[in-house]
Amino acid sequence: MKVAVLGGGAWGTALALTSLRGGNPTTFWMRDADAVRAVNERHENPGYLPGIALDAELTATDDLDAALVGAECVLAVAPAQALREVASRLVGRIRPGVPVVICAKGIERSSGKRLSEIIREMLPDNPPAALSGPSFATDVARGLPTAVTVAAVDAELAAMLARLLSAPQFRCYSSDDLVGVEIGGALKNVLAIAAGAVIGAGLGASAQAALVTRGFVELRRIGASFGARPETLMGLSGLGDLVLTCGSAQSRNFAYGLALGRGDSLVGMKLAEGVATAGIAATIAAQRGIRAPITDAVDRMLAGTLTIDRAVGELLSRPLRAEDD
Ligand SMILES: NC(=O)c1ccc[n+]([C@@H]2O[C@H](COP(=O)([O-])OP(=O)(O)OC[C@H]3O[C@@H](n4cnc5c(N)ncnc54)[C@H](O)[C@@H]3O)[C@@H](O)[C@H]2O)c1
Ligand SMILES: O=P(O)(O)OC[C@H](O)CO
Repeated sequence: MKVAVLGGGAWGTALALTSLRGGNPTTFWMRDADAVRAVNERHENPGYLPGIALDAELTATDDLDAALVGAECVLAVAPAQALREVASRLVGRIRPGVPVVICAKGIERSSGKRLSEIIREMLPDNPPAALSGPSFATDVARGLPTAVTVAAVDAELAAMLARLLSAPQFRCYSSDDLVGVEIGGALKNVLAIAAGAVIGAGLGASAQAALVTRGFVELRRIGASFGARPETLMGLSGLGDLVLTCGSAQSRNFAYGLALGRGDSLVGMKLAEGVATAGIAATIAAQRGIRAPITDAVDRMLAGTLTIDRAVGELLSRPLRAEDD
């Protein structure tokens, strides 16, 4: 099956490579003509994957129509807040029935919508799916092994997409819990910022572990309110990705938190999706009466209305309660 990968950043590049390595004819669309030339002529994407030599078979185009010719599966790999714009470009261009696999992780800030809701709204004839799990683009582009989950409401579609997108070093499990896979991926980014801030502020590894564990409780509570299944949140797209991003400065969200905790400048930092998702996640939790103090603290720290010292003070002085309450 022919796969079209839309989005020329780190993750789009890595997924275009895995699709090719999995044996699929693959087109790769990016909007930046200079980056297209760099991929096609020098086999690199210097803006997003500097220093990584790309497979010579990978070619890119900035012509969306050309990328979509014959496409039987589309991977949408722009940032979460840009998904609506990318979907709008597909209206009238993508063939009905072609699945759109969302590879971004986030919740739309302006509407509180899940990304699959945006696809359903903009492209009602194209079934949405989501690919999520522990996967740093640099690792995947280098051919290091990992496993992710591919979800769609239709279990058969999810299984077909998991077979299609698997490659020798890229193992895709399937799931019919689309909501669970989306929410796990979106919320882990907010918690990764919190984990980075804890380390940046010098609070130590014990605090980091306690925060990530209690953050996971919040992720499960918020996930449950969306109808996510607990076992999905315990899987690759929830716990798996949380472990990865809350424990490594290779994560851009963790690195953002690290800088926040250290009091460093945040100007010019790479994309950290949790920055856009924290506020809307905190709002959703508050609207639904869900206790989510870590998510709320991240939101206020990002807004500049709470210092990390005060956040720690607030979290530690909350009323004591049973752990499973
Ligand atoms: N990088 C990773 O390791 C990784 C892994 C898994 C998932 N993701 C997710 O994938 C998504 C994209 O991340 P990334 O790492 O590729 O980001 P990136 O910052 O490396 O690249 C973003 C790309 O999107 C393009 N873009 C931005 N707005 C656009 C628009 N309106 N239309 C078309 N293209 C647009 C940019 O030009 C750039 O090429 C994020 O949601 C991220 O959470 C990233
Ligand atoms: O670098 P981050 O924090 O965007 O994380 C990338 C992926 O989501 C890891 O699975």
